Order: sequence, then C-alpha cells, then structure tokens
Amino acid sequence: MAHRLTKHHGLGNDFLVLLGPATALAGVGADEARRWCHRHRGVGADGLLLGATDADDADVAMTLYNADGSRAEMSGNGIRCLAQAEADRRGVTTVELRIATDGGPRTVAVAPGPDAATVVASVDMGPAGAGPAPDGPVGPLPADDDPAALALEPKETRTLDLGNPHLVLLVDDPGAVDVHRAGPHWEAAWSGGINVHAVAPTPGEADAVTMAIWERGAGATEACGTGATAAARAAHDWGLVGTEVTVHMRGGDVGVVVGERMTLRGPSVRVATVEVEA
Ligand SMILES: N[C@@H](CCC[C@H](N)C(=O)O)C(=O)O
Repeated sequence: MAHRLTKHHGLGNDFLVLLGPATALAGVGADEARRWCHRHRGVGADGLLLGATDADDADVAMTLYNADGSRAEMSGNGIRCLAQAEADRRGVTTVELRIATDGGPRTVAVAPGPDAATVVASVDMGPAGAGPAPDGPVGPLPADDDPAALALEPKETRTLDLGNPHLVLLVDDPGAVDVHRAGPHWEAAWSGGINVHAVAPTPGEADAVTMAIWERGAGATEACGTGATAAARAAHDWGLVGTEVTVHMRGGDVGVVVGERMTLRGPSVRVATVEVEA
C-alpha cells in the first residue's frame, strides 16, 4: 500500500506529513519514520508527523516521530507544518486549528505568507514549565578539549518543558559551539534524551538571541520552534531580553512572545507531495 505524504519545512526544520482518519494512520509508526526520513534511502526529513483528521476533541490529533523513530511530544515548527497541510487539505489559507499533541492541546492560527507555498502561523505554545533534572553525570572529556566548542562552561543553564524537554545553555558565542559534539555530550546526562541549545544575546540587537541547536532524535537541525520558545523564556528570565523576542537560528528567525502562555510565530513552506511505499 502506498501513502501520500506532503513535505514542509519551518526554517529548514523539515517534516513529512501524513493526514487521514485514525484507521488509515494505524499501521504507520517508528519504522516508517526511520525509513521515510532517511536522508539517502528515504525522502529525507527531521521528523514524521501523523495527523488524525477525525479526532473527537480537536481538529487534528498530531503524533510526532523523530527521524530516528523516537516519539516526541511536541514540535513548534512541526505543528506549523501540520497546520499548513491541514489548511491545504481544506483548501484555505486562513484558519484557526485546535491540534491535540502528546504535550497537550495547542491552537494554531494560520495566515497567508509572502508566496503561494508559504503560510505564517502563530502557535499558542502553552506555559513554559520546569524541565527534567539530569539523571546521570555529564560525561568526562579529554583534558585538551576546547571548552567553547563543547559549551563546557555555560554562564547559566536551565531546563524547560514546552511539552518536550529542553536544556538551554547561556554561552559567549553559539557560533563557536560544535553542536555535533556538544549536543550528545550534554544530552547523555538525560536517560530519556533532551534537546540542547547554546544561546547568547545577539550583539547589537535588543530583545534578540542567537542559538545553536542539537535535537533529541534528529541531531543538528536548522531550527527548533519549541527550542526557540525555551531559549526566549530562559533569556527573559535571566534579564537579557524583554517579552517580544527574535530568535535567530541557522535556518532563519522566529518571533516569541514571553508570557504566562508562550506564543511562537513563524513560517511553514510546502515543498513537495510524494507517494511512498508502506
Ligand atoms: N524541531 C522541533 C522539535 C522536534 C522534537 C524534538 N526533536 C524532541 O525530541 O523533543 C521543534 O520545532 O520544536
């Protein structure tokens, strides 16, 4: 049996989306995510989003698999991609959707973007709660290793829960951090994994931070919406930014409004429609 997927990205954080009634999604899971998200042997993506369009308590019920097949509770970029796919299915470019996620219900307001392939979406991300404590030690390193590359001497650290878990490290220069090494190094202290972000205020720009990203289950990604929301919350609480924050990532920028409930605003771009073998 073949499945018709759409591919989208939010600032280079790319997702495959499969929409349909829950019965049609039933056989699709971790194995399909690993195969379809594979960069060389599949379509390629950071994650697979399943959207059940016949949920009782929401317009769409979202299930997210990372590229390695692990389940994640929530994605700030992914939920915008899912909302764009659902808007396309309905043939509209303006819509407000209630989306059930494993991290709780979210509301996404979709509006037209600068071109036909793009929408801009605002997501009510809910409150930013306290994240999990590490349950193991951060591993030892060779003595001659570069502390800046590994983000070994952060000025502050904070874990946050945006439905999914994040570790935010305040560093001097996120550009100096080698996320391929720093990410796994820090993540190893959480047995369930954690998304790791090295963050600093953006020089010469008020209310802006720059971040480098390592994602649980996907590795180095160009952008992370829940991570950007966590970074903005942490930077605000450290007194570095106000309540309307621009977060600069390798793939582009999002806007975050810091409050009791956090709001994330950014684009989703439709890339392709593909038919894959089950
Ligand atoms: N990139 C996403 C987050 C995807 C899930 C994450 N890798 C996890 O395992 O928690 C985002 O934009 O939020």
